[in-house]
Amino acid sequence: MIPKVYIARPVPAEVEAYISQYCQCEKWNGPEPITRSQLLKQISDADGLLITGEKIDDEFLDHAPNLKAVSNISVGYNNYDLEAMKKRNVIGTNTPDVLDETVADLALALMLSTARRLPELDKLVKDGKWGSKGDEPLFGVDVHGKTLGIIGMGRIGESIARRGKFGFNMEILYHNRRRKPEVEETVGATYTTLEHLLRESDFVLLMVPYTPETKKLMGREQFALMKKSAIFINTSRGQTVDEKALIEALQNKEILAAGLDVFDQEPVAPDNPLLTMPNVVTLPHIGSATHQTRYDMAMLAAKNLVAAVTGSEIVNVVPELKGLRPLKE
Ligand SMILES: NC(=O)c1ccc[n+]([C@@H]2O[C@H](COP(=O)([O-])OP(=O)(O)OC[C@H]3O[C@@H](n4cnc5c(N)ncnc54)[C@H](O)[C@@H]3O)[C@@H](O)[C@H]2O)c1
Ligand SMILES: O=C(O)[C@H](O)CO
Repeated sequence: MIPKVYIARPVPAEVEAYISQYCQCEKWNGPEPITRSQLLKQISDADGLLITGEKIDDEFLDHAPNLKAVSNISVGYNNYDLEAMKKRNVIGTNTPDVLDETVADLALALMLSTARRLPELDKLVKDGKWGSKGDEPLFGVDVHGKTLGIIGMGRIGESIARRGKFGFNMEILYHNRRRKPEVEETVGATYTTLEHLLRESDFVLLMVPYTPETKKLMGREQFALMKKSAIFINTSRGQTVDEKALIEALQNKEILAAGLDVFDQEPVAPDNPLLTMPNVVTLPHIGSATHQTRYDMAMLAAKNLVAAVTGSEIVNVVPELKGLRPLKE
C-alpha cells in the first residue's frame, strides 16, 4: 500500500515532488494557514503529516487513527505532546542542524539592532528627522568586547557563541543542562550558574527549547539579577519568558533593552506593551527564515517523513520518541 500523507504547510515544489515519489499526497491549498479544525478534517486516513508547529495531542491523534509519523518543519518540537504520541506509537521528527547558522545570524542581528537602536533610528531617518530626537543623543551601546551570556548552549547556542567570540571578541558565559568541554575548548566559553550569568552578562541570550523545565525560566527574579545596562535577547520560544515580568523589568528600567523574535502569544497581540517600547526590537519569529534554510528544512522534514512512513531509517526522530516503531498494518 502506498502511504498517504497530508502536507499542511506550503512547501517548495521540489519537496512535494520528492514526497510524491513515495507517497500519495494531499495538501492544504488555502491562502491562509490551515486552522486546527480544518486540519482535523483532513487527517482521518493519513499515515503521515508534514506540519510546522501544529499541536499534536490526544484530541488531534483521535482524529488520525492511521497516523504513524508527524514531521515538523522546525527544530523546536514543543508542539508534540510526547506522552500522547508514545501511547499511540506515533513517531515525531524535527529539523536540527540545517538552520543553526541562519538562526545564529539572526540572534546577532537582534543583538546589534537592539544595542545600536537600528529600527528606531531607521524610522527617524525615514520620518525626515535625520540625526535628531530632541536633546537625546542617538547613541547606542557597544557589542564588541562585551560579555555574552548564553542560556542553552546547544547546536544554535554554539553557533552564536562562535560569532560572539571570533566576530566580536566577546567574553562568552554559558549555562546549560550539561557542561560542554568542547565549547569551552573551541570558543573559550565559561560554564557558570544561571545566577552568575545573569549578574555578569551585558547581553543575556535565551536559546533553550520550551519544556516544562524551561517554562518562564526568565521571570521577575531573573530579570532583577541582570545589570541595568544589560540587553535581553530571546530567540528560543516566547513561553520560556514570563512576559509580564519582562515588560515590568523594561518599564522599571531594570534592564536596558530587549530583542525578541518570539512571544508568549503569536502573532503578538496588538495591545502588547512591548510593541510600543522604543528600546524593544520585535520580529515575527523569523529566526530560520531565509530562502535557502527554509528550503533545506522543508526537504529534511520531507525525507524524515518519507523514511518514517515507508519504514526506512529516519534521521531525525526527536530524542524522547527514539525507539518507537510504527505498528505494521
Ligand atoms: N526563533 C526561531 O526561529 C528559532 C529557530 C530555531 C530554534 N528555535 C528554538 O531554539 C531551541 C534550541 O534549538 P537547538 O537546535 O539549539 O536545540 P539543542 O537541543 O541543540 O539545544 C538546546 C540546549 O538547551 C539546553 N537546555 C535544555 N533545557 C535547559 C535548561 N532547563 N537549562 C539550561 N539549559 C537547558 C540543552 O542542554 C541544550 O544544550 C529550539 O528548541 C527552538 O525552540 C527558535
Ligand atoms: O524551532 C524552529 O525551527 C523555529 O522556531 C521555526 O519554527
